[in-house]
Amino acid sequence: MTRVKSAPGGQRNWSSSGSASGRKNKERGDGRGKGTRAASWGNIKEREGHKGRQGNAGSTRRSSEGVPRAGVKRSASGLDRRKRKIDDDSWDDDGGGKNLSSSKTKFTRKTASTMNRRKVAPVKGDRLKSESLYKDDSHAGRGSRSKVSDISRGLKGRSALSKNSGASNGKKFDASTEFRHTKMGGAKDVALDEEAADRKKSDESGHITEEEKPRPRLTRVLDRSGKKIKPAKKDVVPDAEEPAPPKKRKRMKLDPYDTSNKRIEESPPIQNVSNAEKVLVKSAPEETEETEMSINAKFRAIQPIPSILSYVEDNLLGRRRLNEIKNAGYNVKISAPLDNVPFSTRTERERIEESVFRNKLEFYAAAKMSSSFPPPTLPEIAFAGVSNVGKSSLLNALTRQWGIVRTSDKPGLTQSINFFRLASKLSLVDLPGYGFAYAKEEVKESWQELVKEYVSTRVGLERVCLLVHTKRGMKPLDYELVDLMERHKTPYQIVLTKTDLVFPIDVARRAVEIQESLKKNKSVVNPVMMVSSKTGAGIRNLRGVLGKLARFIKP
Ligand SMILES: Nc1nc2c(ncn2[C@@H]2O[C@H](COP(=O)(O)OP(=O)(O)OP(=O)(O)O)[C@@H](O)[C@H]2O)c(=O)[nH]1
Ligand SMILES: [Mg+2]
Repeated sequence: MTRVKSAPGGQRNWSSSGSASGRKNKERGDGRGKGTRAASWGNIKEREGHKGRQGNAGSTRRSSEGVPRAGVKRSASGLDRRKRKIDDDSWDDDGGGKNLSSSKTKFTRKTASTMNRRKVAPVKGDRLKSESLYKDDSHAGRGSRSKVSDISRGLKGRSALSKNSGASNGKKFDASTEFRHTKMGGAKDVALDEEAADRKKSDESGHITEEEKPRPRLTRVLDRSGKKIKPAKKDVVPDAEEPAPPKKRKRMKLDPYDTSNKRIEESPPIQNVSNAEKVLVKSAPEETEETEMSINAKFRAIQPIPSILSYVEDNLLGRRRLNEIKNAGYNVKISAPLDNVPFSTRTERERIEESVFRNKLEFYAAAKMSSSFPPPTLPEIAFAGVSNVGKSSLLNALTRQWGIVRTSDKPGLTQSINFFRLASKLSLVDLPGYGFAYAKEEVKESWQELVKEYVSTRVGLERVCLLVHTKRGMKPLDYELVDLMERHKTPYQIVLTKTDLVFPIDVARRAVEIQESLKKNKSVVNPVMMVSSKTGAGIRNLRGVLGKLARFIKP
């Protein structure tokens, strides 16, 4: 019965705080219990008073070491079991929950139960025997604290103190543990048997065993420690290798024109069929690249004619720095600054021709089919070319009337033939583009057909300005249109656009290249014109060329 009673008491102790311990003593209504509690509080006071010297654990330890034998004797010679238990309580309350690690708590708990059982032993010799067992037990890492409580019975206040105080208390406790270790022998098996028996009894009685009760506490301690450990995840798996940080891939900058590139040679050897297939798949686009490279290499091999090169330089065609344009005397603050000539060396006739483009640009007709074409009353100049080449922009640049003709960076904006007039002198026709555009295939084909019909049948068509992107050159569809115009003897002139996107030398190269490719054509009008609607380079010259087509004499 005594054992059964001691178990719940132990439970309460383990799960309770210091105040709970006090409550338990009250319940007992035991004078001794009260006295012990008073001593315990007194010890707390003492602890508070000793806060400053908590670090002096060593000396405290020694003083307690001097006592044990006497303490043991006293304990063995009949100290009340309950008093002993209270001593244990004073250990357990704080030490278990606050200062001790989970393992220590467990040890203490087990010892308490074991000790209580032992205390019941009626024979004196037995008691001594049981004490030696504790020693062994504690040596095995079990029941050590209850041993200490026996030993330090005379110093139980200090035992409580060592448990209740802060960080240094932990130190003290450790020291006492050391002390136990020196005393203990090896009756571990006996203690274990007793524990097992005890556990069985508790299970049978349907009570929560002493070992089961503290589990939440253990978990809590673990949780708390878990929180602390949380950031250092590698502590959980100390042996696991740290994942290597992702290596930064070194990106090689390849010159697309450098045919001597050895990367292909450095590719890994073919190991199996699937790999070979992969290599083959990879090599396919490289071949295409190589073809393109050879086209570019061919282009770079073009030697520009000096006259064209000097024309490019004089008109500041090609990509230029703002300072260069500034130093040449142009006002860079206005749009298309190169079209705003600071001084004029033109003749009177040239100025009159150019002045045609000073007239107001008026939209007067749009056609999506040949039957919708307006009557040919004015000389017409049409602007043809692939989508997005800059046809509509050029119209605006020539007239310096920005916004009359709609433009967009999205290919396929102009979808019908739009007719504009400059007074009664000239008609400018904006054609829909061909090639890539954001439109359905059949729609694009219809545009192309319309353009073909216009350039081949339109009466009064004085010239078709075939606009070519300076960077990209002429496309097959351009050549197709050229052939058509050749067949119908429609005069056409090549106009290189967006010259500001390439180097001056490449502007000259492109002009030479196209001139060469069309030199056998009869309807082509030379020279190749070069413009930039953005910077205004070459616009004035184009005006001069096209202005000659205007009607100056009233019909
Ligand atoms: N850098 C530069 N951009 C230009 C030049 N001319 C036109 N652009 C731009 O090129 C884009 C297309 O211009 P558009 O005039 O609409 O071309 P488009 O040939 O009429 O196009 P579609 O009507 O779709 O056939 C626009 O974003 C223009 O701003 C130029 O000389 N230099
Ligand atoms: Mg357009």
